[in-house]
Amino acid sequence: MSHDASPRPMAFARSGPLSGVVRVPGDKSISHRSLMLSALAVGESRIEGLLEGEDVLATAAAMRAMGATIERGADGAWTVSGVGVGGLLQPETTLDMGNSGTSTRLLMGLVASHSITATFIGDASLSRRPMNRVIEPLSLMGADVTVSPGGRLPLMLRGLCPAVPIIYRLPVASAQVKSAVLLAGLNTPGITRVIEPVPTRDHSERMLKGFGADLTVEVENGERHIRIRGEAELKPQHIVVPGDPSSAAFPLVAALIVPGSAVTVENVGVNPTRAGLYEVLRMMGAEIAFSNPREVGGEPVADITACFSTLSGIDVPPELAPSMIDEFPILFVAAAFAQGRTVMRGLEELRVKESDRIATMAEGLRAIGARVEELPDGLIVEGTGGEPLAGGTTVASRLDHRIAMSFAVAGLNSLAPVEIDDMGPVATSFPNFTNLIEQLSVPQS
Ligand SMILES: O=C(O)C1=C[C@@H](OP(=O)(O)O)[C@@H](O)[C@H](O)C1
Ligand SMILES: C=C(OP(=O)(O)O)C(=O)O
Repeated sequence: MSHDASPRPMAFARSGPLSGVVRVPGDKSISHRSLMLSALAVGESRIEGLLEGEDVLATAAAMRAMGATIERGADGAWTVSGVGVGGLLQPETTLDMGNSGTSTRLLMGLVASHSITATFIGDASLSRRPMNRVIEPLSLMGADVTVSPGGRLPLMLRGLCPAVPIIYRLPVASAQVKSAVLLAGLNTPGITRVIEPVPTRDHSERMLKGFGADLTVEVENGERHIRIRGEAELKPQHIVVPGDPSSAAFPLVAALIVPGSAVTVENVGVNPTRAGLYEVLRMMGAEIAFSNPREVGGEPVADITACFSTLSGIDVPPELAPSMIDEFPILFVAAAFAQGRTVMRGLEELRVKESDRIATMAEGLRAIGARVEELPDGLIVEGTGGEPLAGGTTVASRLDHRIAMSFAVAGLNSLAPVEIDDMGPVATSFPNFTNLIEQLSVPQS
């Protein structure tokens, strides 16, 4: 896993126009869930377009350790033979979650309602991230958790079967916490209910229904009430994973900030709970078009084209944050090239991602010549009005793939190259990122 590898520094230099039609790897959130639910179905599921990144491979390894058979076919499709809900086996080894918060928190949910005990470990980044947000509801359901100080990994979780169904109102807008409770509810008698005051990505709800779980979503007084009936039997599925909108954001923002560019990313998931970035970029004046809209495996998909645009700073509506939570680092970069100031607030969750994404981006952006003001819950960026940044220095990616890719994109319109101290983390979500950018870009002589 990435935490054992030595750093891989790489410099990104000013580029000529970016152009081309590309695809990005499969959606990370959907890939994790497709492995987990297939592993709990009775029979063989087939998954096409699975993201073969380190985070998803950590999920695959954990599901294998708990009894599922998971194989990659010669055609690139994956097959999973599930153990059935309630059938997870005691893992013989610790579960190494690498850099992946989603793997950790969702798998804790699965283990919580089985009579098994699992020990979760992770890399230095994951070991700093808060786990109490899932420990709290899972303990109410009966799980017994021994955790490191501050609610961090390593932790040991002993599940309870039968677990206790709960009604849980999310105190933080987190799809991972929501999903952990719903997945625990899958093997819990009766109805487990999650109340979501602020909507977050709904891939778990869509896919659980697709696998045949009895799950309903109702909006009551502006809050989403999600009810799942437990002790479900899941039927195996054929899943086609769409391209990841969070990965597509990097080549598309690169096209917006590098003069003369036009880039199309085909087959991108455009689920409204994930598409906030594209809405915000349009508000900033970006030329972005969705074409060929269609539905793939219960998820909306489109081809997205972005052309170089004169961007204007805006106040980003904080209520859009959950639908673009992983896209703020690259939005900060877009804002650094806009005319005027962009104000982004309501982003305290960014401080507990793979790195403190507000602090890491503020530090790196300043180092390459951008004008930024760090706020406790966000960032104010004063843009260049389209002029290149200075670049010419090394920035730290801090075990955070999205930071590494954001600064790589900034380098494409900087006077002197931007060196990223470690591009290794990119392998967690977008292993072919550098090749794809090279394919699109024409170096300036
Ligand atoms: O459920 C998911 O797949 C994810 C939820 C989000 O995390 P939070 O639930 O912590 O907001 C997001 O940042 C992460 O990349 C993936
Ligand atoms: C926050 C992220 O992932 P995770 O929480 O799964 O580590 C991300 O991919 O940006």
